[in-house]
Amino acid sequence: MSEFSATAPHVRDLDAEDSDDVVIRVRGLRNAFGDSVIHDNLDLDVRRGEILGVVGGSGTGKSVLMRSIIGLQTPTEGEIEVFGQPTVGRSLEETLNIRRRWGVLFQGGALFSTLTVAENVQVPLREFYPEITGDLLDDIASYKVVMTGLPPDAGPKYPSELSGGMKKRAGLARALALDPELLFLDEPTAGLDPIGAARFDELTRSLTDTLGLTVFLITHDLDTLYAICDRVAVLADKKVIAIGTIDELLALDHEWIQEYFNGPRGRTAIAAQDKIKADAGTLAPTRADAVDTAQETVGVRDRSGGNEAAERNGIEGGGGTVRPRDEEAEGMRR
Ligand SMILES: Nc1ncnc2c1ncn2[C@@H]1O[C@H](COP(=O)(O)OP(=O)(O)OP(=O)(O)O)[C@@H](O)[C@H]1O
Repeated sequence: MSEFSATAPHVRDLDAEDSDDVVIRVRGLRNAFGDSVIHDNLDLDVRRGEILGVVGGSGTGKSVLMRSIIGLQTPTEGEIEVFGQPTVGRSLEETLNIRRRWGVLFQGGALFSTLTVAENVQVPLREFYPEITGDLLDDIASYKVVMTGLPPDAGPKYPSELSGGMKKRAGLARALALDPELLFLDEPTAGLDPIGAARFDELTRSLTDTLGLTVFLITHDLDTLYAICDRVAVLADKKVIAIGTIDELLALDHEWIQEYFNGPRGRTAIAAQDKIKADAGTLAPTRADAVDTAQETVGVRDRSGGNEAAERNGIEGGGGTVRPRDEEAEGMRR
């Protein structure tokens, strides 16, 4: 298989995108830490209403890209527009009207450990809408908690009292606090067991469709990519080397893309999805069975791609402890 050159065309021509349909536009992005260049001349468009999966090897800069878009990382060069407005070089105050239109679920949830779930959900409400107080604040928080599938009695609980899956949902409830149009999810299923991951995927898809969201979703989870992503952007060589549907990406003659989507784990994910479609039942209870069946089919037992990343980030599955990055939790206040 031939090497994919850095100048290989994207699946779609970015300049042909209709600007009204583009929620995030990144052009010529460069990020460097000292001598270490993470992104160089990176371009990306995220279309309105899509779930865009963002994949790439470990350390290719997926999280740094997300942090650049949401203003937690100042790029060395390049332009970023969100909702048609430039964000690079503008103060937090200047971007207030943009920031209140998005929500972020950081890796591990990044919940404030000293606040209850309901209080965590109220953090962005208090920041952006200080006029909302009392019962209304409580009612909105309760509604968001239930919306993400948590039981109503989860509101008064502290993060340490929640399972891994519940923490993700609590983080999602906070990300949805401001009724965002745009949602950033950084490895939302990392550390979850297959059933929990499938349920979270199903929740993401149904909220996206119901609320008309646009979703920027970083993941290592092939099942998530196949199950809910409309398109996938591939990060390599410091840029987005390709973007398109999985079928479109599979048509590309690129070693990493072929190995990633068409390797044993990719085929496992395809087989799992095929079984789900064949069962035509509910997604959540069947996916784990399907994964097992598919793994036996292709002789693979390990689907730990996401979990390796989770372990590096201090996330444990099930009832384990999630230790948010303080900076990211603090980012919720900005
Ligand atoms: N604040 C920082 N200072 C220095 N280097 C950083 C900083 N943030 C990220 N990096 C480096 O940038 C690179 C990309 O990091 P990033 O977290 O974006 O990778 P990633 O693609 O999300 O990886 P993973 O899939 O493992 O989560 C890594 O080499 C990381 O060490």
